Amino acid sequence: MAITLGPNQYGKAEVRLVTVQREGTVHHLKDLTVSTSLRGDLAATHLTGDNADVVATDTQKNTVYAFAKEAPVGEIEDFALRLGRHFVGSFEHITGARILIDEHGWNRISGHDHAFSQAGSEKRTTAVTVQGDQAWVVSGLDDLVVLKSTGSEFHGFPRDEYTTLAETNDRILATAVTARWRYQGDGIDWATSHAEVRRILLETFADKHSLSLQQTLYAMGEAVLKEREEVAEVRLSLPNKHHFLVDLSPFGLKNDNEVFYAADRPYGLIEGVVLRDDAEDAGLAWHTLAAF
Ligand SMILES: O=c1[nH]c(=O)c2[nH]c(=O)[nH]c2[nH]1
Repeated sequence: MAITLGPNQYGKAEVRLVTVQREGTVHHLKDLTVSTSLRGDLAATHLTGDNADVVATDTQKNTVYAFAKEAPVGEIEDFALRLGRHFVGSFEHITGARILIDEHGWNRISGHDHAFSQAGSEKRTTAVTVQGDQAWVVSGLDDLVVLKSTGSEFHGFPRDEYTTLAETNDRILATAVTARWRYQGDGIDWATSHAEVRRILLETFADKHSLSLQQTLYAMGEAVLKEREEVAEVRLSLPNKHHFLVDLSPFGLKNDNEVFYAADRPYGLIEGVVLRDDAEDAGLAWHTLAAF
């Protein structure tokens, strides 16, 4: 029996980085969580403990902070590309890098130069994979919580001896959107693209009369691909944040779709990929070592 080392990567996870950029008295804040993973010819350290080719994860962390000082962080996609290309370009045995960045939003407190309030749970994300001189960018957002109080139905599903769910022509539809979209082409304006994709996701969720969350998922992805040619593929994960009608009949009251119980679990989880048939090849864009 032969035993061999399989795919591996290593790096520093969740480096917390906050930068303050000063423009006179007006400050600009960036709040990022950066994770670096390096790949390459790393058999020696695994097999013998020879660390000659191991760029320490501590060095990776320091590089994140030093890069944030040496030039403005800018858009997270650009920062991730800079970091990834640096590691691959600087160390002979490092042939690939995967840089994940989450951006936590802060809103300026109205009229204040240097005071902010946290925007909420939503995060802007990017995952950049560099391999040799190639690079792939997958951006997205996490935890964009949305709800519509009508314009959603769910009926026509099979009924068996275990089915209790009532059919409905008018329900609350709520979800926390996790979206990932894969970019294709060059010269992408990351900030504009992100803002536009987010706008399209929100508008489609609001406008599309929904017969299922699955139908809404497809419509959201389709709308992004129709309007944004720089996007090759959209992946969505939509937890169905159920709002159940409360039975008020024990109190002699009728519930005219007004009083709901917002359940937090279990929840339906609707996930899917929407893609163009002429999209550029995905390459290593989605490539993770999701072993655990
Ligand atoms: O939009 C929905 N899709 C489902 O698959 C489902 N299943 C369920 O119980 N409620 C819903 N709603």
